[in-house]
Amino acid sequence: MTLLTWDDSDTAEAAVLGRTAGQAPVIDLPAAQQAVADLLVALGRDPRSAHLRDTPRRVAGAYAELLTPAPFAMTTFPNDENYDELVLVTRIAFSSLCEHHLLPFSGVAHVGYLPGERIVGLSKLARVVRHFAGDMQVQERLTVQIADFLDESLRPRGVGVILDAEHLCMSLRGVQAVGARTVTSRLLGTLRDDPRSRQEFMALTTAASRAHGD
Ligand SMILES: Nc1nc2c(ncn2[C@@H]2O[C@H](COP(=O)(O)OP(=O)(O)OP(=O)(O)O)[C@@H](O)[C@H]2O)c(=O)[nH]1
Ligand SMILES: [Zn+2]
Repeated sequence: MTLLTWDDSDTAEAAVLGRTAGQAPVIDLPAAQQAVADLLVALGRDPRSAHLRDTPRRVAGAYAELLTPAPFAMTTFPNDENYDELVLVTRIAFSSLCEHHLLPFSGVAHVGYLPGERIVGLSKLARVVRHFAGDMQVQERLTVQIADFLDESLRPRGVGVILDAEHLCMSLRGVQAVGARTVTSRLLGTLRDDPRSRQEFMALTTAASRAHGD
């Protein structure tokens, strides 16, 4: 479904993360609009009324937008200074769609890595989060996809990803656990295996969360 490409050569500076027409889920906008109109009817509403006339178009368009992340280049640079400590971007805001109820779950991501031969443009860490969030997801898969993509494209010594999110399907409806947060993580390489690195990553992400009352 998602195309992940990068150039492994020493001179590579950018890898493109996007979706090809052949692999992306096909979004049939007219069919989606009709389905929303049918849903309105099934919910006892009149989609021809002045208030709801444009709702099928809007809803179909909104889903298409939420499920079509923009491609971007995964720009990397040589790590000429051999920077070997943690690079960590905390509190990257994201929203995704829970695949069970098609309701949003949203929160923050903490993404870090221990550089190897290359470092990555910092904004790209947030773009990777946004990219994989632009799909129907469960939080566990989203966490793994972000970490594994960084591991494969950057070949760092370690990767750490923590997602902390609220699921509207759990707070607005159903169990109505308002304010409940779901925390998922994936640690790879040295960040998983070396206790000092792991503890530093956990301490810094916890501090970032506490500072903002997450
Ligand atoms: N593991 C996981 N579960 C999720 C995620 N998002 C939503 N869910 C859960 O998916 C489950 C779907 O369970 P079902 O029993 O089929 O659905 P339901 O009858 O609407 O369940 P309730 O939400 O308990 O009312 C629920 O427990 C949701 O909380 C996610 O990202 N990861
Ligand atoms: Zn859900």
